[in-house]
Amino acid sequence: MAESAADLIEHMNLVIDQPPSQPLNPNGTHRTPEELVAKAIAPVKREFLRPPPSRTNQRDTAVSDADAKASKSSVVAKEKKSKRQLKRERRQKSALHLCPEVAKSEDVSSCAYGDKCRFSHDIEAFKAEKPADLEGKCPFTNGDGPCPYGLACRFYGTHEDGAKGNSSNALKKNSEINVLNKDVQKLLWKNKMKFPKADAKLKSLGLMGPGNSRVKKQDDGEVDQNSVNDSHATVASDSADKLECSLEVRTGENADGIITTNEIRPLKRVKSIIEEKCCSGEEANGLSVPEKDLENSCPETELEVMIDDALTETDGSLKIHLREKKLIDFRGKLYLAPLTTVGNLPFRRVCKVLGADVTCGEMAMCTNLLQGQASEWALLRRHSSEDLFGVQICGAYPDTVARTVELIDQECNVDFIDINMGCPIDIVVDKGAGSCLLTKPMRMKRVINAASGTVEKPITVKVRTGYFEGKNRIDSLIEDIGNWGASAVTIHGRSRQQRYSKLADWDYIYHCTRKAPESLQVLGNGDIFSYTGWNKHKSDCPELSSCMIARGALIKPWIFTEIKEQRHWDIRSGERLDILKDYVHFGLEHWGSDTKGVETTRHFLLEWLSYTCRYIPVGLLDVIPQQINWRPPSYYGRDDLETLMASDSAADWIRISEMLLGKVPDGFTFAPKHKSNAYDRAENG
Ligand SMILES: Cc1cc2nc3c(=O)[nH]c(=O)nc-3n(C[C@H](O)[C@H](O)[C@H](O)COP(=O)(O)O)c2cc1C
Repeated sequence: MAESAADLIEHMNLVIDQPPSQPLNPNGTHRTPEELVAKAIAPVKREFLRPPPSRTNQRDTAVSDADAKASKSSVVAKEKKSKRQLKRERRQKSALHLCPEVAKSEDVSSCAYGDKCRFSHDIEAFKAEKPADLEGKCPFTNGDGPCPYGLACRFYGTHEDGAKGNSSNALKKNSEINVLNKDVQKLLWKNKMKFPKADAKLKSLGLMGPGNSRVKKQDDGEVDQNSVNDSHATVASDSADKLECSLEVRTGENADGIITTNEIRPLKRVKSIIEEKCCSGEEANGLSVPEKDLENSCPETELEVMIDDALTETDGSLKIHLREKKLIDFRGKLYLAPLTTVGNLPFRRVCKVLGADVTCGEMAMCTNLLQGQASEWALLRRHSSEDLFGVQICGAYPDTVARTVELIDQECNVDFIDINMGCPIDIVVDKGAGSCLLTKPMRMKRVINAASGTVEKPITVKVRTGYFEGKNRIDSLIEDIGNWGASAVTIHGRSRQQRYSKLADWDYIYHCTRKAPESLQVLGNGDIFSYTGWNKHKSDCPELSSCMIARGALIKPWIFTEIKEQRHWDIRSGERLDILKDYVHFGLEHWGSDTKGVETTRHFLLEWLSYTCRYIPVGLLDVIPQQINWRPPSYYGRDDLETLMASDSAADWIRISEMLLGKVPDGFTFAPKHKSNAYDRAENG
């Protein structure tokens, strides 16, 4: 397809963060592996070490080679296009924008819109301009029917003669479920959806009643901007590349989320106003607040501390309800953590192949789901191989969360619904969701009560140890979390304030686990990177149901195989490339085999490669297993591909992507979202 690894190696870009060198001891001797480990430097065998490369500052943003040559400055992040600009571009009829119906059937008359279609119907012009096919086979060739992308498929040459699609197989991704029904979406758009179960539950909990709406509805449908109380930065795989603000029109509600009216929907016009604000960058001033203010906005108030005493009271109906809950057994199961952006469906398929038992969708915001946003609903998709699958939602108030779980229960096929109460992202916390709930136990109780009382499906929650560093909270809440109706809780052993700055506090996780009631399954989470790490937690605290693995799976998805087979796998670069090939295949199936699908697959592959480069092959280490917090020195692999895979330069990740998906388009740029190499960055959990 593209250049070989050996060709590529010559052009390898050099890492920008100066990797730690392995300097000599003051007496001139080399540091021992133990001394390196003590300093959290990976003890790479001396024969593989290479001199630290000179900096070219290309890690955080890389541009394609062609572009780099054309432009004097090698690292220029292109300005993001506004939504309106993108829409306008989409509308322009270019020969390359062939109508999907026509592409599928290769028959101009197949499009019901005829001349009014916003896409081109000129098959010959499309053929003349279409870029050359990519190497490899169409991902749909072994499927049930013809390729749904037809002429637009970048592997068109491998289609069987005469195998043309038609509208009946329009979306033939039949191995994926949880696609939002169009009628339901329209009801959500029009705010006409009914939530009988959620509303009944909210009523029975005294969280809903007649009263005054805080929302001042104006004649033209505008709402008081003060009532806008939710927004979020979407960085998820199916809605990536946009800072999307959603709003939730709160109804009359007291500080703990008691609703006084059931009028909740946002109005479209207001939404678009807010979105424009976001796109124009105003959101930076208006919606997100500096961290200092944020912490003031989420204080552990005296009132709430007093309220803590009342938390243990549980009503009888809840206990009956808990007995009726469907059970899910996490014991000993390998759980791939929810991972925004990178934990997309193709990645989860890769992990399933490599041994993951439980998978979970990327975090979806309740307000966006309730508004019927297609990009948010895409986060709930499930592949047929995901046999124990949950979705993760994030919301601030009992009504929003209860209605969302009712909707998901009705429209999707999932085994459990997880509520993210650990998300540290400012824009989420600022709106009272995610880890902000850790400072508001009364609201936490109501959210869990309302959600678990609305559906029979197990409700699980994911938390951090607490909000502030040094003020762990979960041990005082763990009993209640079970009584409130959660079937399981995952504890990420860090506080919100701490982010990833220190290792996870497993002693605290064990302490909480031992305090949990029997009915509540507890899963530990943090820094697991080998089968021995997994074994240790299981044997140190047999009361743990299981553990969840996040970055360990991103950096080496074969960790699931290692745990199942109880070995350190000295995987070779060729085998790693095969895993990437699988991902690309799954990506093309999921995002499409046309040019758009290929480039979306590339984008998410690159996001993932920003993690995989942190893997240090077993055979190169003096001490095994690698620990997640070790900083690697600069080193050579055992072959060119292994060396390339160790590079933390985005330009080198682009080269790997070109080995799998062909040349990047002109003007291509890439900057990783999560900047995984910064070892202390915040992520969603
Ligand atoms: C890229 C990335 C995305 C994440 N997205 C989510 C998410 O959507 N929901 C969530 O609960 N946690 C999310 N997390 C947090 C992880 O699930 C996990 O709690 C955390 O990384 C600690 O586990 P680890 O030490 O095994 O990585 C994310 C973490 C990373 C690195």
